[in-house]
Amino acid sequence: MEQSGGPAGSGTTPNGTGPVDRPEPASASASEPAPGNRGTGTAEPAAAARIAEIRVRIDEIDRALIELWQERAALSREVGATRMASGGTRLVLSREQEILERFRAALGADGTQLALLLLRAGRGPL
Ligand SMILES: O=C(O)C(=O)C[C@]1(C(=O)O)C=C[C@@H](O)C=C1
Repeated sequence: MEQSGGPAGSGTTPNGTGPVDRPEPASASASEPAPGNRGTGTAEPAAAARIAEIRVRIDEIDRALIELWQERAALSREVGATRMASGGTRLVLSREQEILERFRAALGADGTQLALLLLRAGRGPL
């Protein structure tokens, strides 16, 4: 995958002063990290150990997010089905606005995008 931050494989940021941002070497070479550090993006053992530790929590968070995402979508579908079965509308746009505003207030423009995806996961595209 192409990485941002400079020409592929250049090993520097665009102005040449920033941290090295290069993909992992595809095969063994002098610059490859020691086996215990493989995949962390650094050859420095203490940094690699801390990165591995943080990744454990990141993976837990990702699993929780996926589970919550799926639970929310199922609940949203149930609300929609309940409403339509009772002769109501498929959507309630005022409620969607409230949710979009909640996410925007907490997370800014990315929050709005996230809320749009959340809403779509439950009620389908508009
Ligand atoms: O809260 C509702 O009334 C829902 O139907 C759930 C939900 C949502 O996913 O949050 C989905 C569709 C509606 O237009 C508004 C909100």
